[in-house]
Amino acid sequence: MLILHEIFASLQGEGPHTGRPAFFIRLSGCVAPLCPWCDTKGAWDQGSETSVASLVSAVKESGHRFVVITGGEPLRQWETGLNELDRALFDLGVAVQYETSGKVPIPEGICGEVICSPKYLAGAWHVDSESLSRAHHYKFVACEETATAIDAFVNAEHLDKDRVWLMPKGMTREEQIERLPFVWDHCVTNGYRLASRLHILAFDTKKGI
Ligand SMILES: C[S@@+](CC[C@H](N)C(=O)[O-])C[C@H]1O[C@@H](n2cnc3c(N)ncnc32)[C@H](O)[C@@H]1O
Ligand SMILES: Nc1nc2[nH]cc(C(=O)O)c2c(=O)[nH]1
Ligand code: SF4
Ligand SMILES: [Mg+2]
Repeated sequence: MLILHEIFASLQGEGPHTGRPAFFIRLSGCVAPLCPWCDTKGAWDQGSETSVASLVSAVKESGHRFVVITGGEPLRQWETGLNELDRALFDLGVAVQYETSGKVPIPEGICGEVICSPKYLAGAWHVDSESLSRAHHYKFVACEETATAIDAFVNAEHLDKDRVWLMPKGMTREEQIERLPFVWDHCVTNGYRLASRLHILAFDTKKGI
C-alpha cells in the first residue's frame, strides 16, 4: 500500500523534461528537516492508502507514457510499495521520473530516472551523499542567499555541471519572475543549466497542475 496525496495529468514544469506531457503521482509524507518555503506543504500529512494495482490502472487509463512520481518525499515509501510500482511501470514500458530531495537514500536498482534536489537548510546540506551518484540530474532551489553554497556543494561533490540545474526559489508567479534574472546570470557565470517552473508561470499557486 502507498499513501497517496493526489494524481493529475499535466506537463512536466521543471527540469530536463520540461514541457513533456506527464501523469503525476504525488505521494504523502516528507522527512525532516522540512523546507519552510515548500510549495507543497499539503502533501506532508494529507493522503490516503492506495494500492499499487489501482495506481497502475490509473496510469493505463490515462494513456500517458511518462509518469512523474513526486511528493512529499516519494522514496520514503520505497519498501512499502513504491518498489513494486517502479517495477510494474517499467514492465509496462512507461517512462518514470522521480522528484526527490535525496534526504533518504536513492535505492540501488531503481528503474526510473532520478532528479535529486538537494536541500540547503539552516546552513547545512541534507542529502544522502552516497546516493548522489545514483541521481541522473541535480536541481537546486536557487536564490541570492543559497547561490554561493550551491557553487561550493557542486565543486565539493564534483557534480557534472551539465547535469546541474538551477531553479528559482519561489512558490508564486511573482517571485519566479522577480528572481529569474538573478538565477539566469548565476547560470551563465557558472555553467549551470536553468530550470524554469513553467506551471507556476502559467498557473501561479493553483494546486494539482
Ligand atoms: C514539492 S518537491 C517534492 C519532491 C521532493 N520532496 C523534493 O524536494 O525534491 C518538488 C520540487 O519542488 C521544488 N520546490 C518546492 N518548493 C519550492 C519553492 N518554493 N521554490 C522552488 N522550488 C520549490 C523542490 O525543490 C523539488 O524540486
Ligand atoms: N507541472 C508540474 N511539474 C512539476 N514538476 C515537479 C513537480 C513537483 O511538485 O514535484 C511539479 C508540479 O507540481 N507540477
Ligand atoms: S523535501 Fe520537498 S516536499 Fe519535503 S519539504 Fe522540502 S520541498 Fe517540500
Ligand atoms: Mg510542484
